[in-house]
Order: sequence, then C-alpha cells, then structure tokens
Amino acid sequence: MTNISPLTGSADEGAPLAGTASEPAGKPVKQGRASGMRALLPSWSPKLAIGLFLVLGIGLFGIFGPMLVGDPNAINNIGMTEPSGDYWLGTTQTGQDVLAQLAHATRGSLQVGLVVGILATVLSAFFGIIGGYAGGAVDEGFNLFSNVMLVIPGLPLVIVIAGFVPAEDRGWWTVALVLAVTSWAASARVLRAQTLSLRNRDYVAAARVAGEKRWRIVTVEILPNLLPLLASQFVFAIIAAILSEAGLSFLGLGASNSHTLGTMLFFAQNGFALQYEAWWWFGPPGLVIALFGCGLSLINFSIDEIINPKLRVAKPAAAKAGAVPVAPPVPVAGVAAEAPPTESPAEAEARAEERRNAVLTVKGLNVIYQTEKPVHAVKDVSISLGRGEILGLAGESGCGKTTLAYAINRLHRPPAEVASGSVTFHDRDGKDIDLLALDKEELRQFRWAKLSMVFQGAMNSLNPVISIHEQLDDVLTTHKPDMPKKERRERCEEVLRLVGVDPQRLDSFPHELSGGMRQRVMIAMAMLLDPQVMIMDEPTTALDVVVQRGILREIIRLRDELGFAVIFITHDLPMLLELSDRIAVMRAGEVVEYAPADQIYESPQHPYTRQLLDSFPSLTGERGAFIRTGESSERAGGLRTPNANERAPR
Ligand SMILES: Nc1ncnc2c1ncn2[C@@H]1O[C@H](COP(=O)(O)OP(=O)(O)OP(=O)(O)O)[C@@H](O)[C@H]1O
Repeated sequence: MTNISPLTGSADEGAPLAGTASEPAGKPVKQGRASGMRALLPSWSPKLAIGLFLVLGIGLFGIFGPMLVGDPNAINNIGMTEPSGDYWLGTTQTGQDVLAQLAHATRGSLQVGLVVGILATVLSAFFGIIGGYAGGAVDEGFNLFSNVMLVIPGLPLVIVIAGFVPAEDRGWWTVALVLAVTSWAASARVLRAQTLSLRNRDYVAAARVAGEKRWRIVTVEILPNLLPLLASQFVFAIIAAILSEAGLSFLGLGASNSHTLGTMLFFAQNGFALQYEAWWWFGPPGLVIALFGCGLSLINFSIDEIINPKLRVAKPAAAKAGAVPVAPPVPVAGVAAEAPPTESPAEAEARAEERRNAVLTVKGLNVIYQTEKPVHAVKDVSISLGRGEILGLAGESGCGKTTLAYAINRLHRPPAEVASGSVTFHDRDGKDIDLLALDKEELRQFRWAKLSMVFQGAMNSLNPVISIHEQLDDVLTTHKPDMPKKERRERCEEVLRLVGVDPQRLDSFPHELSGGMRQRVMIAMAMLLDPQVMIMDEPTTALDVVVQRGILREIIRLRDELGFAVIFITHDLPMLLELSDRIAVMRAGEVVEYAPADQIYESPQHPYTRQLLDSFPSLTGERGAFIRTGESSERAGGLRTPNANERAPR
C-alpha cells in the first residue's frame, strides 16, 4: 500500500501526484523531514514520560544516594523508630538508618539488574542470531543447547547453583551471574526465529551476492533490524533479574555481603517487621522494586512502537482538530452528484432508474490517516456500482484505491478514519443498508455474505499450514453453521470448479499450488457465499500475463453467469478498458473522471486520464479483445459484454 521510493527510501508522499494527497489545501505546513535516527525513536507519550521519570529518578537515587547518606551498617541505639526529621525513613530493629540502607540497596539491585540484562542479552544474541544465520550444525548445536536450558526449571536451578556457592563468597555479582545463565534461552529462541526470517529477505541475499563478509551481513544487515527486539528483551531481563534477586534473597540465597532490595526485604522479614507493623522497613524497598518495574514496562510500550510502527497513533490534538480540512465537493466530469435543481423529468427518471439498479452507492466519502502528518487519502469520492456491473478503479500507486476499497468494506483501521460521507448497500430484497452504521455483529454477518473481497497480494493470503478445504470450509461454517458437512464439501468443490481449479486440489496445502491457482482459490473463497459485490484489489498482480489473462476471462465469465458486481482495482488502465463497464480514475485521493469504459477509451475528458492512456503504448494499434477472447487483433468473441463490443482502436 505505502510505496517506498527505491532511490530515496521515502514514502510516496514525496511523489508529485501522491504528495498532494497529504497536504492540507491552502495551508502550507512546514514539515522538516525527520532524520533517519529520529524516525527510529518512539514518539513522545505520557507513558514514555512517566516511565523515563520513574527509571531515571530511581537510577539517580541508586547512583548518587549512597554518597549522600551515612553508613548503612552503622548501628544506633534507637531501634524500630518511625520516620522522623533525624531518620527520614525510620530505623531497623537494630537501629540502622532505613534511608541509608535503601540507597545502597537500590544501587546493589540496579547493578544486578544491569549486569544480568547485559549478559542475558549478549548470550541470547550470540546463540540466537549467530546460530540462526550460520544454519547447519552450528544452528542445530546452539538450538539444542538453548532448548536444554529452556526446559531446565529456572528457579530450582538458580537455588541449586546459588546454594553451591558458600554464603561468604556469594556477592551480588555471583547472584547476577547465576541469574544471567538461567534467563537467556527463551530470548535466544525468539531471536533465532527472527534471524531465520531475516536471512531470507532480498536485501540480505543482495548483500551476500555483493560479496559482503558474513560478520558484516550479521552486524550491518541483520542486527539493526533486531535492535528494537533486543532492547525490549534487555528491559525485561532487568525487571526479571531484580525480581528474581529479591526472591532469592528472600529465601536466604541472595547476596550475603552486599546490599540489595532483596536482602533488605530478607532482613525485614527476619526482624519481624510485618509483626511489629514497621511498614517503613519493608515498604520502601518493595515500592522501589514495583516503581522501577512499572517504569521499565512503560518504556517497553514505546519500544513496541519501534518494532511495530502501526502501533503509533495520532496525537489527539491533530485528530480532534481534523488537521486536514475536508475539501468541499469538487465537480468532476462524469461523477455522479446530487441532482441539480434544473434537472428535467427525463433526467430525473434516468437518475431514479440508476438508483434502482445500483447495488452500492458511495457518496462524498473522505478518509484520512490521522498520523503525525495526516494523509487525506480519499477525498470526497462519489461512485455507484450497478448490479452485475464491473467498475474499474484506476490510478497510480498511492492514489488511494486500496484505502477507498477498505473504507467501503469498513476494513480500514486506525489511524485511518472515515471523516465524512456515506456507503449504502442496496440489497437484492430492496432493503438499503448503511454500511457505516452497522455494528460489529451486523458487519460480521454482512461481510463476505453480501460483499466479499479479494485482497492485494491474494496469493499470499492463504494460511500456509491449513489445507485449502479447511480454509474454504471455515467460511461456510462461520456464516452457515447449520449447513451439513456433505453440502459444505460439495459447495467447496463447486466454487473451485467455477474458477477452473481441479476440485481434487481441495485437500492440498497452499504451497502445493502455483501462484495462479492460489489466486483462483482466493477468488473461489470470495464467491463461496454468493455475494452481490466482490471487491478485487489488484488480484492478478505478480502473475505472468498469460495466467493473468486466464483469471480475468474467468472473472468476466463468472460475472455473466452469476450476476455479481465487481469493483476491480488496478493501476493498469488498459486492462480495465478491456474488463470494465465503467471506470473511475483516481488521482491523489480524488476521482477525477468517472465514465463508461468506452467513453474513457474514446474521449477521455481529464488530462490525467489522457496521460495515463498515453503512458501505455499499443504495439498493434488494436486494443480491446485480448482478455475477452484471448486474441489480440480479433474483436469478436464469446465473453464480451455489450459495452466492449464497439470499442474502437485508438
Ligand atoms: N497506515 C497508513 N498511514 C498513513 N498513510 C497511509 C497509510 N496507509 C496508506 N497511507 C497513504 O494513503 C495514501 C493512499 O494509499 P493506498 O494504499 O490506498 O494507495 P493505492 O492507490 O492502493 O496504492 P497501491 O496501488 O500502491 O496499492 C498513500 O499516500 C499512502 O502513503
């Protein structure tokens, strides 16, 4: 959907045409392009601010606190005193200053957390990334070792290892080492899986072919992609280490000659702090652990944003203000609009007839991606789809075709928002359904039964681990739970036959089918419930022209046989001329021309349509037949629709 320029690496807002889609009309906005590093950073949010405040505050207390307080071991003769001006956090049973202990204990626990975080991350990166990239025996060996470490129950192992080290030698670093050794394996497995996926990406293959050394491919090509994941694992390793250390200390297996929050809790428990209600003794260390864990978790939410940019949401201010003003309707040649006041009775009747025959009407639809820099992807689009009609939606990459299709089907997700407009489905039984007003359950029942969709890159939409039959059957059991099993099987076989795939292939898995067959299976799936409208978003991309032609002919044949209407989306205008009854040409979010295919072919009105047509040269001078008849120069033939019959060569 979003197109990245191969040269600049920037999203297609930079392209001359698509660029206009993102700019608020008449309101130049100064938009400095974020540097690469800045783009990697998470956006500022209250969660991040609170997380940083907690972590930095506790970190600073751990670093500088011990310098400002007295000796934590000094024994005074006032045991178990409540917090006062002299002792801000009171004293322990033996008269030690709790604040002094807390400062040293925070430093000790942070040391443990940091060392475990670093060691566990390095170990998991080593075994996960190196193994995953090297493959073969190295991977098998590393993987076996990780699995063994993973199945050994962590806590008993920690207790055994910690128990082996004599109490007097058990400093914080021993505990840290033990915790690191027992906590890296799960992360290593996640990193291995990610590396296995990354090593097959095209850019890694390109680096290999270009002769880059292995260490460089790992460090330059693969590692940067794993950094957000490593950062997240690092944060969790710290939280887990601080908690585990506290647990070990509580059991009396923690650092014996060091101060940590865990040892503080251990001594508080031994000193009967709870029984004496000495909350100032056990409360502060517990609170520091809880707040530090909470702070790190909040920071981790922001790290998630880097891993998955889709989680980034628009700033509420921008969303509320509707940063992109919705432009007033622009009159466009051939675009269906409200009836003008001067309409003659004949025109009014023609309009009413059109409404009677329509299966879908979209009016004044505006869709905006409420991102930091809002993108007005669909601008005041009004189209109608006749019953049994094939409506082509053409336009260059990034002009808003997919966004429009998703919004019609209510498949758009935040940050996309329908700002205004209406989508009405005119059911066979004469009922009008306002799609934008359907609730979740109504929408679930409506989709696929009345309006189905073949997604962009459809051949990759099949689940690779489930057979074709199960995937088709799932649709039937969801929408028709009472349909007997035998009938479901027959229906699955029937739709496969309709799209020209041998029904024996039902029990195959997706990888056993060719790309064209998978595409046909997706079309079969879209037809399962006999919908009245099918939206096809570039269903034949990535297929060679012969297979493409076969599938397109199939779609026309099925439409003629079954009578469903199709919205066919592609950037390939000549293909639409062959296929469609009417065509809507989109540019920068707007429908700039909307007319019968013949008219667009013979006398395109908008300069952009002419430009699109001129950009596809004709080799023979003859157009209009190759999809319908399979012959390039002959213009007679079985599958043609009346609209196409008279199409003249350009
Ligand atoms: N999640 C998103 N956040 C912000 N902008 C988006 C998002 N998805 C798409 N856009 C923008 O919306 C505009 C329309 O995109 P859309 O995918 O609908 O175009 P398209 O015509 O279907 O392109 P293509 O033919 O390449 O699939 C583009 O400018 C795109 O950058």
